[in-house]
Amino acid sequence: MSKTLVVVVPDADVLAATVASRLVSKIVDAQAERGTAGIVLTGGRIAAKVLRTVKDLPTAAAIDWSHVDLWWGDERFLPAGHADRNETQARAALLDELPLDRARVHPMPATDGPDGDDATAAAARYAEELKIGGADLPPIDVLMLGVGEDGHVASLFPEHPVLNDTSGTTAAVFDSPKPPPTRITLTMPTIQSADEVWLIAAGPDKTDSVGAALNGDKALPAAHAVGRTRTYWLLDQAAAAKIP
Ligand SMILES: O=C(O)[C@H](O)[C@@H](O)[C@H](O)[C@H](O)COP(=O)(O)O
Repeated sequence: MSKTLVVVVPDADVLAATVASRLVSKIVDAQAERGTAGIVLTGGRIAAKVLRTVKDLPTAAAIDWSHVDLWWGDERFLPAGHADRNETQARAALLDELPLDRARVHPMPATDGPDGDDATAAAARYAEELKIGGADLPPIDVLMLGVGEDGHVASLFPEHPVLNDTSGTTAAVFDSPKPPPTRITLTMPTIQSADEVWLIAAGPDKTDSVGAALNGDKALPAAHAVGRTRTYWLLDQAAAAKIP
């Protein structure tokens, strides 16, 4: 039975520090258990802050970075290295500094990749990559998600048809209400396959969406994002101001 836990801390700095240290512990624990850890990264400001904080944590030295698999929850479908790609931001915030195994870093395809600007083919390619361990999906210990002002998570937006797409593990998103219009995303069933889902939000612009999602407003994608064993809402006080 999945459990939902809400953690509220004073501000965005404390939130980044809290999430960063939880992430390090989670990776260390997963490696102690299986030798590897599978983490899904997210985009946005708070996520970048978390990654920058991990960089400075002394306890991160306990991680064997060569045995961490990194995936992305969604990507803005742009050329490789574009400053707006979630991948580019994660690399700049942390990944470029780590002794990662390149074969275990799994960015979503870019528009100058093998499928060019065919987002549907690129999403299908990522679905194939997710099958790396032989099953449809790899083990995911933690799947992190930023939460939009509109309650979106990954590139699953309210009232957008891809929100209800259960046909595959990934999907191309066209006509996204937030730029850029074309994106690639994990589908909601894929998000729900993670052992733990962490929804991370800071600031007053998140108060309404976080409050509504935790009140069970199913119109909001964030309300559907639950992990198999645990769902953590990791919030600062401003984002948590309207939680039940
Ligand atoms: O693909 C995107 O457009 C962003 O990655 C987006 O989904 C982000 O995760 C949330 O909007 C929260 O972002 P903030 O932490 O910056 O508010």
